[in-house]
Amino acid sequence: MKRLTIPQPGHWESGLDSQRGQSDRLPHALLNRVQMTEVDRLTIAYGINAITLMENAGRPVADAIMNRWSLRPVLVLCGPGNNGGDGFVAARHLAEANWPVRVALLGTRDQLRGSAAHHASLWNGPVETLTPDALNGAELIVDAIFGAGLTRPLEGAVAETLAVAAANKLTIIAVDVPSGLVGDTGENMGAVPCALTLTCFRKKPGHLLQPGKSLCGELVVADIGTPASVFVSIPPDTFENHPALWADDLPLLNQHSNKYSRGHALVWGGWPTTGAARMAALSAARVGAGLTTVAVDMSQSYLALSVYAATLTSIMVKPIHRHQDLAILLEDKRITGLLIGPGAGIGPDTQARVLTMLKSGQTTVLDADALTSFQHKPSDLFDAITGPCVLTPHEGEFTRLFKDVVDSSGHDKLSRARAAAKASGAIVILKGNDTVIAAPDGRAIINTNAPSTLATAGSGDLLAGIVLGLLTQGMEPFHAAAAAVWLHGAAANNFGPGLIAEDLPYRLPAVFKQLALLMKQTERHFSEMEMTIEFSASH
Ligand SMILES: NC(=O)C1=CN([C@@H]2O[C@H](COP(=O)(O)OP(=O)(O)OC[C@H]3O[C@@H](n4cnc5c(N)ncnc54)[C@H](O)[C@@H]3O)[C@@H](O)[C@H]2O)[C@H](O)CC1
Ligand SMILES: [K+]
Repeated sequence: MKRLTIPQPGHWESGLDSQRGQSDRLPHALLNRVQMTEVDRLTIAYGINAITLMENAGRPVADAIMNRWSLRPVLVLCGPGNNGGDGFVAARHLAEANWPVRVALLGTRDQLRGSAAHHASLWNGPVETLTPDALNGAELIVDAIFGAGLTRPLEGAVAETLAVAAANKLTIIAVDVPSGLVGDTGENMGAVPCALTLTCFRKKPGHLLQPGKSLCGELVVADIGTPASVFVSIPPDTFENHPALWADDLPLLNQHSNKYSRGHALVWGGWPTTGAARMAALSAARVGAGLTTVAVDMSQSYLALSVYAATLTSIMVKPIHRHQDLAILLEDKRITGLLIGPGAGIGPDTQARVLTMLKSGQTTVLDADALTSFQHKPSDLFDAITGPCVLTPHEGEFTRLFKDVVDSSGHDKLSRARAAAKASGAIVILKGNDTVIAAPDGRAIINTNAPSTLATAGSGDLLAGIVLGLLTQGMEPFHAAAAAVWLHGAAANNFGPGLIAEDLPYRLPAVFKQLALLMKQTERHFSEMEMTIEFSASH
C-alpha cells in the first residue's frame, strides 16, 4: 500500500514549487463546499496567503483563454465575492497581455472585501455596471459572478445578462462553476451553458452530475498550490470513477487458476422474457466468472428450458420446477454470486426468489423486476439484505423502491443514492448518464465515461451481469460496482455508434487489454481509496 508523504506546515515557507508535486495525489477526489472551505483554511494555515490563492485561481483563467482563442474582445462579469475576485485577476492578466478586456461588476467596488477588494484595486481599467448592455461588443464572456458562494436562484441583472449572452451564442468561460450551478449537487439555479469551466484544486460533484455536467463544457482543474496534505484532515468520500479506485482489486488469473477458483455465477432466467437474463449471463462470463449458469423458471412453460438451452453454449442451464429447487440449488457452496431481476417478472414469485437468494448468504445482485417487486413494501427487502448485495436501479426503479428514503433526504442524485445505500444496507448503482455508485458507509463514486449510445434496450441487463461476474470472483462489492460501471461505459465507447446491447459483451476483451496496458504503465500502484483510508487511520 502506498503512503503519501505529508509535508509539515513549516515546509510551505520554502515556496510553492516544491509542494506542487503533492497535488497530483488523490486526483479523482471530489470536494464539496464545506470541504473546500476547509481546504482554503488549511492552505492558508500552511503559509499560502489568500491573496496568492486568488492570484493562482484567476491567472489560469486568462492563460486558458489565451491558449484556446485568438485575440478578441473579452468582458469579465464579476460578482461580489471571491469568485468576482478571481475575475479581476483574470482581467488584469489578459490586459497585461494586451487583450481588449472590460470588467462589469455586480454591486460596487467599495462593497468588495478581503482578497477580492485587493485584486480589484490592482485593476487599472474602468469598472462598468453588470447589465445586458455591457455585453455589447464582447465576444468572449468570463463568468466570475458566483461560485461556491451561490445561495439562491439567479435573478435580476445577473439572470438577464447571462440569458442575453446565451441567446446571442456568446462564448462563456466559467470561473469555478457556471454561475447558478450548485457545486455540491449539479442542480441548476439559473446557469447557462459554458464553453469552458476552470475550477481549483479538485473537481466538485456538480461538475459531473446532470444538469451541471452539460453546463460546464470543457472542464479544467487548476493547481493553485493547495497541498494534497490537506487530505489528512479532509479524507474525501466522493470520487470520480477511474480504474485508480479499484484496479488493484480486479480479479487476477495465475497459473493455479481453474474454472472453479474463478467462481460460479448464477442468473435467474425468467419466462417469457429470456434475452435479458441471457445477456446478463454472457456478460458475467466475459468478465471472468469461471462458470455461469442460468436457473430456468419452469413453472410457467416447459418451453423455457429449450429456449435457454438452444441459445446458450458456454453458459449452462438448470431447470427450476418448484421454489424449493432454487433453495436446494443455492445450498451448493461452489456458487459464489447470484443475480435476479432482468426478465424476472414483477410479483410475489420474484419476491420469494429474491428473499431465498438473500437468505442463502451469497453475494447477490438485484436489478429491474427484482427491485420493483418490492415497491409496495421496500422494508421487506431492506430487512432481508444482511450480506453483500448490489442494487442496480434506473431512475424509475429507484423512485418506486426508495420513495420514502428520497422524501426524507436531499433530492440531488448523490444524496439520493447515498440515502438509498444507507437505508437498504446494499451498494446502490443509481444509473444514468451520471451514474452514482454509493455504499452504506457514505462512500460514493460518480461515473463519467458512459456514452449516450448506452441508452438502448438491454444495456442495464449487461451492467448487472458485469457486476455479477466481478462479484462472483470475490471482488469487494463497492469496487466491483464501480469497476462494472466503468467497464460498461468503456465497452460502449470501444464499439462506437450503432451499439445494441448484444454488441457490448464482445467489446469487453478489448477493454481489458486497454486496462492491462494502463495498469502496466502505472505499475499497478494505485488504489486511491485505500490511500484515503490509510490517511485517516494513521492520523
Ligand atoms: N480554493 C479555492 O477553491 C478558492 C476559491 N476561490 C474562489 O472563491 C469562490 C467562492 O467565493 P465566495 O466569496 O465564498 O462566494 P461567491 O463569490 O460565489 O459569492 C458570494 C457572494 O454572492 C452572494 N450571492 C450568492 N448567491 C447569490 C444570488 N443568487 N444572487 C445575488 N447574490 C448572491 C452572496 O451573498 C455573497 O455575497 C470560489 O467559487 C472560487 O471562485 C478563491 O478565489 C481562491 C481559492
Ligand atoms: K462563476
